[in-house]
Amino acid sequence: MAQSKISLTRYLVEQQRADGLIPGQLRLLLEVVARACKSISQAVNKGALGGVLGTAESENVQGEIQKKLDIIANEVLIEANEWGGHLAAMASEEMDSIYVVPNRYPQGEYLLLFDPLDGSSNIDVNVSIGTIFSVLKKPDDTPGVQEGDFLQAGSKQVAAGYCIYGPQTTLVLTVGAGVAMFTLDREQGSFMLTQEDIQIPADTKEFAVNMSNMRHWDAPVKRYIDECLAGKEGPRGKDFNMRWIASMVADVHRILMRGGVFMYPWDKREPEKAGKLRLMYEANPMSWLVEQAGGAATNGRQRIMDLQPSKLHERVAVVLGSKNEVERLTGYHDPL
Ligand SMILES: O=P(O)(O)OC[C@H]1O[C@](O)(COP(=O)(O)O)[C@@H](O)[C@@H]1O
Ligand SMILES: [Mg+2]
Ligand SMILES: [Mg+2]
Repeated sequence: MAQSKISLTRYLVEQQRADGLIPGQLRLLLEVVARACKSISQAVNKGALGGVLGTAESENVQGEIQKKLDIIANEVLIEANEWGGHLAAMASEEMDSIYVVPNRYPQGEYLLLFDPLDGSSNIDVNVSIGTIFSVLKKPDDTPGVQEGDFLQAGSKQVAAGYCIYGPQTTLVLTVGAGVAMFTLDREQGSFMLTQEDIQIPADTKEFAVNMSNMRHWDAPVKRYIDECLAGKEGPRGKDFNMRWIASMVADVHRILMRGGVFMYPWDKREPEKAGKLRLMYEANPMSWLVEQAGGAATNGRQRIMDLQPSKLHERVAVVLGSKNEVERLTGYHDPL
């Protein structure tokens, strides 16, 4: 655990200087995202006092009823980022199509994708929620910005992270050189480095899945969970614990802190959908963080970050976390 007082700004400047890992524009972009998260954190903290709880009278492109905080968080991220000069466009769970930076502002070379508020069903019950983000570089061969510019595999990300609004507000980030964690010091108003080089243990005795969907799962997922549930007497020879927070951000944060395997597999409820979670602004950034921490992330058959997206709001099955468990469950599926 890092004890020295290193702010996110200093950390990013050092990363930029050390080996040119972060170009200046990307550093500024990440600072703006962090500032936006700070302001979302304040709104979350006010809760009922700030009038931010409850449902808005609208649906997003995925047909989900939006919460007031989904909309507030989306607006905060757009307003904070649109004028800074580092972005060409943004995409969000809460917007049907991409948001191109208006031409009254300087244009940058990056594309920012986000799930402004992850775990919306937990907002009104005071359980941890978060913001997930992913940064890509705009391909330079095309004039202007099109949705197609966003359709890049997760392996092309140049930065990814999340901010969790829980008992502490914590920002977790990768730029491709390990995973670092920053905790918001509310008195100073700054994110301070609290852990570097986070590592997920390769083995675990904890899984996270919504068990109420068990009857809808495919055979390999059912087999894996049945074997975990069989405990010491079963083929795994050990007892497993289960956690399901229903905020991906909080479940992944736990896995980064102490290991575990998280899954939201394909199921028979809506067979035409590959899964529930969204590839570009949920699965890809979380997969990169997990891989950077020594874990693995697949859709049951393929590495998530190798998948070529075909649309902005594409869904995907997700298995991520402790490497040996992800490999075991992936191995239970027939290869493609
Ligand atoms: O309610 P379920 O089906 O268990 O789904 C929970 C999952 O849905 C999500 O809430 C989806 O995120 P949003 O709140 O951003 O739509 C994940 O964070 C979480 O893992
Ligand atoms: Mg989400
Ligand atoms: Mg969301």
